[in-house]
Order: sequence, then C-alpha cells, then structure tokens
Amino acid sequence: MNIAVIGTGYVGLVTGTCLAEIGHHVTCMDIDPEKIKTLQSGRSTIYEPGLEELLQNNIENNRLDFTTDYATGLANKGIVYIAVGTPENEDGSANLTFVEAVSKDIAKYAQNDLIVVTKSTVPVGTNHQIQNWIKENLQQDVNIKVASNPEFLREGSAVYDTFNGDRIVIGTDDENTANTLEEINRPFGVPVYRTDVNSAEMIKYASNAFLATKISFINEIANICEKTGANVADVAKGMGMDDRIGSKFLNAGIGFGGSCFPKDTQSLIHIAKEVDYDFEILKGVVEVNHQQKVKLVDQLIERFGSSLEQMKIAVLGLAFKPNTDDMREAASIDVINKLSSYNVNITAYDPIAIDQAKKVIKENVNYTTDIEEALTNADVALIITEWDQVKQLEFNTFKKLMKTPIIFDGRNCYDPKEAEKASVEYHSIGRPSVTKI
Ligand SMILES: NC(=O)C1=CN([C@@H]2O[C@H](COP(=O)(O)OP(=O)(O)OC[C@H]3O[C@@H](n4cnc5c(N)ncnc54)[C@H](O)[C@@H]3O)[C@@H](O)[C@H]2O)C=CC1
Ligand SMILES: O=C(O)[C@H]1O[C@H](OP(=O)(O)OP(=O)(O)OC[C@H]2O[C@@H](n3ccc(=O)[nH]c3=O)[C@H](O)[C@@H]2O)[C@H](O)[C@@H](O)[C@@H]1O
Repeated sequence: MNIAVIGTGYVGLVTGTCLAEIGHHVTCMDIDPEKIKTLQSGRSTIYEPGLEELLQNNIENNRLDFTTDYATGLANKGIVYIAVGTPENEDGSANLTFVEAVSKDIAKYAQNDLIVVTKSTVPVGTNHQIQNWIKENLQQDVNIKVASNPEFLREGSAVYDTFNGDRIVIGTDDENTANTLEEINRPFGVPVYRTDVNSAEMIKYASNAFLATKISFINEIANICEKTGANVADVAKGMGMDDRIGSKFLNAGIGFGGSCFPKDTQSLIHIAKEVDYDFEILKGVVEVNHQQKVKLVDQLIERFGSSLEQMKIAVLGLAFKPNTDDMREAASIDVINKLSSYNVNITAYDPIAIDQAKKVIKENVNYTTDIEEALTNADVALIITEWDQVKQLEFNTFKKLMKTPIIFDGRNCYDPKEAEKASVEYHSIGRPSVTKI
C-alpha cells in the first residue's frame, strides 16, 4: 500500500517507519525542512531505541522517503495518516490548529480517492470536523473517508510498542475503510478493535486518563503509607496480584510528566466541561500530580528546615522518564524551579536530555553527563529519573563521592534495607525513611 504520514514527531516518525518495515511504501511529511533534511540523511530526529536502524534500513530498501512538499507527498497515495501535535491551549482544551491546517492542505492537494487516518489525539467530534474541513476545501472531485486510529505507543519504547501493542483501535462507520485499515496493520499481529469514530476518539482519552488516575491514586496511597508506617511497594504488589486491579502503573513516585498525560487529562476535563459535566476525579488526579512533582523539595525542607542556602544538590535525571530526551512536563523542571528560590547550587545529571533541558530550564544549573561528577562533594542527591545509570549506582559510590550521603529518591530505585546496611540516609516515596545511620 502507498501511504503518506503527515508530521514526523514521535508518533508520525515511528508510525511511518514501522509501516515501511512491514512492507508498505511510505512518504513522511513535515513542515520543518531541517527535520526532513536530517531524516533524508538517515538520522533520526528523536531519541527512540531501535528507530534509526529501521529508518536507514527502509530508506535503503526504497520503502521510506521524506518531503516537505504536499504535492509530492500525496502523489499516488491511498492512505494519509495525520500525526501532527495537538498541544494544550491555555484553557486546557486541545489546540487543533495543526490538524485543521493539515486537513485543508490534504483537500488542496488530493488528486485521488483517499482514506485519511487520524493518529493525533483529538477530542470527540474532531474526525467529523476533519471530514468537513476537507470537504469544504477539496479542489478535485475525489472521495475522502476519514477514520480514527488513536495511538497508544510510549516514548522510549515506541518501536517495541508498535509491534507489540495490546490493541489497534479503528473508528469508522464505513466497513470497507475498516477492512482496508485492518489489512494494512495485519503484519503487526496486534489485535484490532473496531468501533465508531466518536468512541475511538474517547478510548484514547479515557485510556490515558485512567493510567494517570492509577498513578495519582498510588501516589496518594504512598503519601498515607509514609504517615502510617506502611510500605507502598508492598501495598502495590499486594494490590496488583488481583487481576481486576493489575500490577502495572502502580509505581509510586514524583508523578507523571511527558507530552501526553498532563495535556490529555486537561483536555478530557475540558471535553467534559463542554457538555456541562464536572469530571471531579480527573481534576483530583491533576491536582495530586501537581503537588507530587515537588514532593522531594518538600521532604528536603522538612529534613533541613528552609536553610538550604549554598547547599550543593545533585539532581539525578532530567528527562520525564528514562530512555527519552523528552523534557515536556518533566518533574525536574518543577523541582529545579522550586529549589532555585532557596539559593542552592545545583548540578544536574542526565545521559541524553541536557540539550533539551537547557531549552526549558531557565534557572542557573551546572549540567553534566558524568553521574560521578554530579555527586562529587554534594550535600544531597535528588533522584528524578530512574535511568539505569542511576539504578546501578552502589551506595558506596554515594558515600565515597558525596560530602554527606543523603539521598531523596523520587523513583524508589533502591531497597531501603540496603541503604540502612550501607549507612546511607535514604528517603523515598511511600516507604519508611532510613535516618539513623
Ligand atoms: N508522543 C507520544 O508518545 C504520543 C503522542 N500522541 C499524540 O500524537 C500526536 C503527535 O504527537 P507527537 O508525535 O508527540 O508530536 P510532535 O510535536 O513530536 O510532532 C508533530 C510534528 O508535526 C509537524 N507538523 C506540524 N504542523 C504540520 C503541518 N501542517 N504539516 C506537516 N507537518 C506538521 C511538526 O513539525 C512536528 O514535527 C499528538 O496528538 C499526541 O497527543 C499519541 C500517542 C503517543
Ligand atoms: O498518549 C501518549 O502520548 C502516551 O502516553 C503514555 O506514554 P508516555 O507518556 O510515553 O510514558 P509512560 O511510560 O506512560 O509514563 C508517563 C509518566 O508516568 C510516570 N509513571 C508511569 C508509570 C507508573 O507506574 N508511575 C509513574 O509515575 C512516568 O514516570 C512518566 O512520567 C501512555 O503510556 C501511552 O500509552 C500513550 O500512548
């Protein structure tokens, strides 16, 4: 099948490359000429394990190419995926400017019948709107069908997720369109769930909101565990053994970040508001997350009082989660921002996200890709991202390098019992602190 993918971000680039990998001919399009130039040369514009290898392989085999030009990109294609961003507006609603622009451009350049597939996360009703935007701007007498096909990949494991997803959701009322899309995706071997367009759009928001709810729920349980002497790791394990609950997404920590949970929860609250529904649980989820992100700073102040002046603080991890350089809504931004009002010296370690971090962190921070350098002479270490490089650190390294081995762990990377054995002061989330060393 000849396919065009519009937008070469995390979703578009991974989708396009993986569709090429299963044998389709794919042209990926973007308005950013720099991105397209880089991609044409076989280099990935995002950090995503396994992606660059697939990219090069499919370019070499003439199944994958890139362009900024809509006429070239859409020529002889039967399927067009929309994978542009839908960022958050100030009022929490999804910004559909990019989706609208793309829809109008598809209408302008379509020369033959097309199935337009919406991968971007969009509010219920948007696919009908896309159909209208295209219909109103068509230049040729061609037939356009629009279908919803929301994306569930995670950053950092996007290629793996594409080949090992739990489901592919296809939302359309047209059986032939559903058949074609199912056929295109068959080589992925992922179960297909067919539904109507509005339900497909809602499945995406409901899924992200539910996962975010699980995280805020376990974080609140963690906060209560701290006050009652229970251990959240054991609690989560015991809960997760019940199949109805499931063990995934019950890792307590300093909350969720990234490009999607924060914006999609806000967007769903807004979608509900539009139909006069007050989504109370989800508002709580967002508020809990907001407070949870700076929990380590609160713990630090509880431990030292507000006299943090001139303290040397090692911040371990900047990205919103491991295996990505994505800094969107990362907890590190909030932590560093809150710390900066206490006149401390911050050295931040991250193996790959420093360039991205510098674009969004305005405070004065020393950056390093050398974890030992960050720890050297530090008074305290704050663990923000559970990189393998952080998890593999031995307590002896903290003891050897730091002025005082005091760790505040926002991702529960280590066993408190081991900290006690090693005589390291250790505070984590929802588990007893080790203070008598
Ligand atoms: N990042 C993720 O892990 C996931 C994202 N999503 C959803 O997928 C959508 C895309 O997200 P990302 O890939 O993260 O976005 P992104 O911001 O990384 O990439 C979007 C790309 O679209 C391009 N673009 C914008 N306007 C264009 C136009 N008129 N023509 C051609 N290209 C244009 C931009 O230059 C950019 O390269 C969003 O709706 C997001 O909510 C869904 C699942 C996972
Ligand atoms: O719509 C999207 O963009 C995507 O959003 C998430 O994927 P992603 O944001 O890449 O990352 P996750 O692995 O879900 O983690 C999100 C955040 O939750 C945090 N988290 C996750 C799991 C957990 O148990 N505890 C926890 O605090 C992570 O640290 C991270 O900050 C979803 O998992 C994907 O299914 C979805 O497609």
